[in-house]
Amino acid sequence: MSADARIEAITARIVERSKPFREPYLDRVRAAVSKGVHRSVLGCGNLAHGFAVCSPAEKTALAGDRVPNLGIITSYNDMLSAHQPFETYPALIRQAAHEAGGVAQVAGGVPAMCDGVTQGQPGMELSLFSRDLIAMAAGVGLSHNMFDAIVYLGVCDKIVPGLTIAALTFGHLPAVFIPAGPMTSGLPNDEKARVRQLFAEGKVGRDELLDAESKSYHGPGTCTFYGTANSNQMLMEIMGFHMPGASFVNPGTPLRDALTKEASKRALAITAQGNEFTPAGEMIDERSIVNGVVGLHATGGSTNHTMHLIAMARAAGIVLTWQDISELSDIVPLLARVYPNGLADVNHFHAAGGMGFLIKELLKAGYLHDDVRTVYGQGLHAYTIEPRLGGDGNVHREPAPHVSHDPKVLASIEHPFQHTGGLKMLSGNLGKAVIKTSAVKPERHVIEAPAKVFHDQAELNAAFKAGELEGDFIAVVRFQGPKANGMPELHKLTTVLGILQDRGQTVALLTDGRMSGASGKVPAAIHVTPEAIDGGPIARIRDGDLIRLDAVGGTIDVLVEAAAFAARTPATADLSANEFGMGRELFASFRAIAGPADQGASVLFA
Ligand SMILES: O=C(O)[C@H](O)[C@@H](O)[C@H](O)[C@H](O)COP(=O)(O)O
Ligand code: SF4
Repeated sequence: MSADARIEAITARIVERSKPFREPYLDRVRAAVSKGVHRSVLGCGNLAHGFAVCSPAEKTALAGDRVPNLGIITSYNDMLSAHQPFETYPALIRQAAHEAGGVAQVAGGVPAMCDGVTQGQPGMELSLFSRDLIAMAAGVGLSHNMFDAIVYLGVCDKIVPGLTIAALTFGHLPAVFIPAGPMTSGLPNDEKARVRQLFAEGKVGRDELLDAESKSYHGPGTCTFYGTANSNQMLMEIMGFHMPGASFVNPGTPLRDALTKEASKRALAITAQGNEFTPAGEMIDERSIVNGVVGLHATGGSTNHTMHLIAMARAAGIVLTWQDISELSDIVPLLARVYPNGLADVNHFHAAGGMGFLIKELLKAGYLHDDVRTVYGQGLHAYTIEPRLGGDGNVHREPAPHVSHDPKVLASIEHPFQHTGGLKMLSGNLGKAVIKTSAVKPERHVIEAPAKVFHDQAELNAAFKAGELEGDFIAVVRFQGPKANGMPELHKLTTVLGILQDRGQTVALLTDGRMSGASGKVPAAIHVTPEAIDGGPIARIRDGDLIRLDAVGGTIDVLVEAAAFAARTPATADLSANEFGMGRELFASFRAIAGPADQGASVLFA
């Protein structure tokens, strides 16, 4: 079934806009592919170094270019609960490769930051930049030029976007993403948030808070809210980088291991040495990117992907804009209610029918391009399945359920939770911004209130503790953009603003910084561009200015006479404390050259 005409039109517009970048990109990919097995251009010395620790049989096979060599890029560390399971994956992948008559080697590792550990801490100011650093680090591993296909082991926020940028930069190679799966359900996310608010109000102590947090984040796997990490899994599946059904199977289960082995064998099957060659740079095209945006809207995905997906697409010469994302938001309905967009978690989503049911419903209505290439073959309809462990220990796939197993978590296309998507773009005399509407009650989609201006989140928290945050207001937290301090997530503000909102105050947030994909119920216009340090209008706002945030009309304005507002001298901020400490001194060049949020806030692309 072809896609909805409006979706087709937006896709065609992206194709046209991208031509100056996409055509040279594809020329480079095809030129690289034409060189054949890249290992064959290495000299004997290079090759000897490259397979020094392989077995004699593997050396003979690799030297003769007779068998494919699978590169592994891993982001394993013990800091991220979602990445800790990757410790054992290389051995499993090597075993699968051997069974498939190939070889597998870890090409390199990449850093991975846990935004939960750094949330509200100085380290968070490295978080966004770590995405591009991950792409660069993966490039270092791949530059050994020993490989015929790559498997990427990554899950969380900046890691999958960084790895995708690398995979598309090395677009002449097939790329299969292998996830680790979600943590099993613990203390529900809304109960965790409730205890946080009680702690912030001094009603419970640190012991009770740590107990609640530890019952929520309690073991291996991705945190169970629908934040950036789980949005990543959705994207990798709907864009065709995952094997069908791979996203939300828990770690440490036989099915998880079977999916990992299957993905490894599939990667070896789609190299140039086989009959289904699927280089990543050809597999991913404008339709794949549009499918990713559609998935974001349909699931209420992370606001961070209004930057990451733009940078990911750009790595393949595809120019995606906030306008494209906004127009798709007006077309695509919201079909999932997973925290913060509801009370369920990703395990409930998966049990209700998961990605297979979601893709089936969206394809049925023409909201997705079915005619796309994936690591599994041609056509997205192959992903309308549920994975099962067969008696033979392999993955078997059954058709996705005809109806959702839990319509309160996963809705049918006929009865969506919202007729528009979860992400909305705003524009007005304050520039451009993003808001996640799927997590905000409709009565809070339009807010008009006076500004209270802060230059960092600590100032706002101090004002809360001093009882100064009375009445209705829009908190303007500025000098939080990529060039100012690396554009940290300000997710800790959700607790304080949530308390005030629960008390009946009308509050909202306006910032050139970011929020977590897990941020929710308080209306927040984020990623304001141009940022304050670039002299953006946000720098001219003064305490008491009336601001109007309209997520229905898609506008963000300060209600001050235009000439008077323009005549104001922009505020400045002392950011010297953000230049040193916790490694921030290492990222001065990134702050200096980072692009604007609406172009992905990247240091990699002009
Ligand atoms: O974008 C995201 O999804 C967030 O960065 C998320 O990965 C982060 O870890 C949150 O901070 C977790 O939520 P809490 O901070 O509420 O635990
Ligand atoms: S989802 Fe966020 S908090 Fe959880 S492991 Fe990943 S980065 Fe850390």
